[in-house]
Amino acid sequence: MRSYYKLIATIARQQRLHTPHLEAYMSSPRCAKHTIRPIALHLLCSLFKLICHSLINLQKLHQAAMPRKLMLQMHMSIDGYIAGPNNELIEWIIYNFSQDLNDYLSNIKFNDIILGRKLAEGFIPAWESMPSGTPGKELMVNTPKTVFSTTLQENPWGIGVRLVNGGFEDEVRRMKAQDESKGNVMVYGGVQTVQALVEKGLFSLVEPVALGEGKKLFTTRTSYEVIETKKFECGIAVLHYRKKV
Ligand SMILES: NC(=O)C1=CN([C@@H]2O[C@H](COP(=O)(O)OP(=O)(O)OC[C@H]3O[C@@H](n4cnc5c(N)ncnc54)[C@H](OP(=O)(O)O)[C@@H]3O)[C@@H](O)[C@H]2O)C=CC1
Ligand SMILES: Nc1nc(O)c(N)c(N[C@@H]2O[C@H](COP(=O)(O)O)[C@@H](O)[C@H]2O)n1
Repeated sequence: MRSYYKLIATIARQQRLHTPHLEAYMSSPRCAKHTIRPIALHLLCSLFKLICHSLINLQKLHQAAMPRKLMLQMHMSIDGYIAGPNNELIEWIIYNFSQDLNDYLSNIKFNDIILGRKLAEGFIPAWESMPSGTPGKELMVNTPKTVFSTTLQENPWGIGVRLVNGGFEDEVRRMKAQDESKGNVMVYGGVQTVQALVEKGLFSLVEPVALGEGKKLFTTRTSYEVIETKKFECGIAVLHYRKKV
């Protein structure tokens, strides 16, 4: 039994646990009698301390390793398209955002933007040239951007834009693994970049579900207007559309 005490005392020393009662008991004459109750009590006491210590360490580890979220914001047609067959976008997107939508968007918090090279070529100069006061301009221009490319050798955009030439998956994983205090990472596109991120499983998409293949509800171009949107506790969002006349 004495060896149990020794073991506990050693672990306690390694864990820097303060166990004066254990040490005092070990050198007392009672200890030599090998009584079971005090032994069990001390064993329990020390185990309890060890568990507490481990929980505290685990909590610290968890806090330090909380990753950043990789977010995706794109316009999607109700039949699931994010671009027309010839890359059409502005032709079908509603761009005159109402104040409530601008307010909603400005409440989405992120500290880095990821762009594919092709989108970046339009996105960066377009937002920079917008008149000051345009909703979203400050955010789009001032948020640091990471552009992925395998062809560009030099960064044509300068300060605030980081060109990453290769190592796509590793770099996104590295950004995600940084502490959440660095803020979330927003992806705006384009198609190839987002498809690569989805393929590598870098978005933690839980719901809604992406099927990847299946049957389409809509097979011809039709315009609808939204009548109502409602999100329910179970995670289902109802989008109520009406065919435009
Ligand atoms: N629905 C929406 O909200 C939006 C839709 N879009 C649509 O997206 C389209 C533009 O996107 P797309 O043409 O696909 O181009 P992207 O913007 O995705 O850029 C593609 C380029 O990014 C680089 N790239 C992408 N994936 C990787 C990777 N895994 N590793 C390294 N580099 C990579 C490559 O650059 P390189 O060639 O230099 O190697 C590639 O050619 C347009 O049709 C537009 O309409 C765009 C934005 C928003
Ligand atoms: N966060 C935010 N605030 C605004 O005021 C906005 N107008 C937007 N727009 C969204 O940003 C993405 C890129 O815009 P472009 O496609 O370059 O116009 C897109 O998802 C817009 O909806 N965002």
